[in-house]
Amino acid sequence: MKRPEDGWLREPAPAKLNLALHVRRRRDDGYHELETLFAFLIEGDMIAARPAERTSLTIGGPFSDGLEAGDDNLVIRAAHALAEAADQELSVELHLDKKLPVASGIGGGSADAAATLRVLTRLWSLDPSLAQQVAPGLGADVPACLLSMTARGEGVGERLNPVAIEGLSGTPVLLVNPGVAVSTAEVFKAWDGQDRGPLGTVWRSGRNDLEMPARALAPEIDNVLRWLGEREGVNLARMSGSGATCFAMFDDADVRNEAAAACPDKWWHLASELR
Ligand SMILES: C[C@@](CO)(OP(=O)(O)O)[C@H](O)COP(=O)(O)OP(=O)(O)OC[C@H]1O[C@@H](n2ccc(N)nc2=O)[C@H](O)[C@@H]1O
Ligand SMILES: Nc1ncnc2c1ncn2[C@@H]1O[C@H](COP(=O)(O)OP(=O)(O)O)[C@@H](O)[C@H]1O
Repeated sequence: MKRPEDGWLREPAPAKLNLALHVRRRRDDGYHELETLFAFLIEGDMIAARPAERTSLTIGGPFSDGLEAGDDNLVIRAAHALAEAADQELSVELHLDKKLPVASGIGGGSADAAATLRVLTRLWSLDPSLAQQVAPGLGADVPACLLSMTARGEGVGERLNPVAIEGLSGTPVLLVNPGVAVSTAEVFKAWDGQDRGPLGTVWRSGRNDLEMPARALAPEIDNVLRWLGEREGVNLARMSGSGATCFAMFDDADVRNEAAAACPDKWWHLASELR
């Protein structure tokens, strides 16, 4: 395989959005059955990999602070899981450029794990089915992130059906996070157990059932959703995943840029578009 001059293979880790997320029921194993529409942004983290004698990880970028590069990091876990599934002694030097806030409902860790699986499938010349095999064990969102295409997800998100929705790709979006990390497990625990119905085929008229419990844990989410909903040109404002990141969709990128420019400094924001 021909490698770039500097020896690093690079792989984007696109941020994930749940355009709608319906929680249906709590299973006996504690996980919750979902119906969701996954979509991805053109922006995200970036993984780089090059051959090495032992597996290691370094982390840079605006959200690297406080994120450990040890064996618990999803990037290292993905590398170990893939080497084990291949039943070979494989190692790699990895670098993560962390541009997405941690534990924020846009799947940063899951996207990093999935990008690691993709880049190592190339670097180690493996059968791509090995990555699909290990993905669910790394997190409920990792199979969707491995695909990184608009898809309906059922089960805990591992039953995936890619869907082509006209006009979605290229949609201008603004992401806003109030700077509070919310734990996915805590948000599911705070869900009230009410099944509010299936997602159906029209995702716009759907909901994010985790908004209510997430807002109870992090009330600043209310302010973010209200602020986004009041911007000119917004056609939808909703929370993603278990929060606290919220997104607004616009028809026009210039109007989206005006909203981005007005975002309060105390909040993180990202102006982007759907892949
Ligand atoms: C809610 C979603 C929606 O896409 O997104 P995020 O908020 O994480 O971005 C995902 O289902 C999250 O997936 P992921 O972040 O991979 O979750 P995991 O690490 O597998 O699970 C963390 C914990 O959340 C709870 N959990 C997670 C998924 C699920 N369907 N039911 C649950 O009850 C479980 O307590 C689990 O131990
Ligand atoms: N590479 C990684 N990036 C982000 N978080 C990671 C990573 N590896 C492990 N984690 C852990 O996974 C948890 C979930 O992170 P993340 O995927 O960013 O959240 P979410 O699933 O809510 O979008 C965090 O609490 C963090 O400690």
